[in-house]
Amino acid sequence: MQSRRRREEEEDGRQWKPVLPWLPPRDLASVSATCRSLRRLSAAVTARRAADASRGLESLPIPFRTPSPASSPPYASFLYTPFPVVGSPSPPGAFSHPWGGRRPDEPSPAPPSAFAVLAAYAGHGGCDCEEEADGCCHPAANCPCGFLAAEVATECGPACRCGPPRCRNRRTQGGTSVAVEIVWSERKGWGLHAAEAIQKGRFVCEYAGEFLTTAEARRRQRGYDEAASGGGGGGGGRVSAALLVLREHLPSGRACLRVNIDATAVGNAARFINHSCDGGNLGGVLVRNSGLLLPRLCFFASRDIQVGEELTFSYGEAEGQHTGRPCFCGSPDCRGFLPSEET
Ligand SMILES: C[S@@+](CC[C@H](N)C(=O)[O-])C[C@H]1O[C@@H](n2cnc3c(N)ncnc32)[C@H](O)[C@@H]1O
Repeated sequence: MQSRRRREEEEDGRQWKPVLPWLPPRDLASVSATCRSLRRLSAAVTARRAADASRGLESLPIPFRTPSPASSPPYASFLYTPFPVVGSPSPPGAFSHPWGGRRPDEPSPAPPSAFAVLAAYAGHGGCDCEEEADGCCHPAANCPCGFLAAEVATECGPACRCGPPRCRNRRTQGGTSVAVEIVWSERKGWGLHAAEAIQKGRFVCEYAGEFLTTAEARRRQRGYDEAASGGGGGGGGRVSAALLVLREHLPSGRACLRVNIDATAVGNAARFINHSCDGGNLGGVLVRNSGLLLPRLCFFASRDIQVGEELTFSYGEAEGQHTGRPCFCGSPDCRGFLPSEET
């Protein structure tokens, strides 16, 4: 089978052939030198991106591993953010821009909306705990922010008097906390794997991406579905959408807060976590920081995890609808198809 590099070289060659015979030798030499420099530069950029998906934004590098470089891409293109950001409406055709760039003819993004301001600043007041030498705000010290139930937790945040690094009630706020790597597989594409043993209960990473309004999430989902089926602006082919919808039942029990996080074009390592029908080895906890309205989805190890094991969670309810796309989770409980979440 022809390797990808060979195909690219042939394509390069086809573009140059009609021009090269007409160039005088000096220009030819200069074109050749430029091509060599560009090739070296592109190899260096590829190597840097493949060595660390987070580009230095996490405390540990997150490398891409491709068991068979000829048949797998060297890395996946997206903008890395260790923390959630507030997304803005994307222009039509944005799905063809994995790096989030705009074509010159595309309109500029809208200014921050009321939604953005709410997401950032609403919420209840924080704590007045005094910082001490050995830290503060541990739940044992009765910090009013410290609360942890099965699937919901609160942590200190921007509304609190304390701050990192002393505060001990911010354990999910330091970015991805364990060594992980992004590994290619033919059937599932990229997946996140443990590069160290992880003890049950340890915080692994949060699902960082763009917080979206429901209208924008629905609009983007339609675009991703179209692109995945070969139409729309994505040009068809492989589209790995990573748009998650969370529903938080508020304490009154009468209302439900819906949170849309899209990590497709802007996200962190969690965007590579694949689905497993048996629930996987990660459990999601909704963590709210005092002073912020929107909760964050944080993943904790739901059992001890060995080095090299793939990290997975369940994308949807077992009894819910499915997408019709095959699931390759390999668990004995596999339902055969990826679950579908109504967006
Ligand atoms: C959030 S992305 C996960 C990362 C993705 N594998 C990639 O290469 O970017 C979700 C997509 O991964 C693929 N995927 C996740 N879990 C899978 C599974 N169990 N079987 C097959 N494909 C899976 C599907 O294409 C899905 O739409």
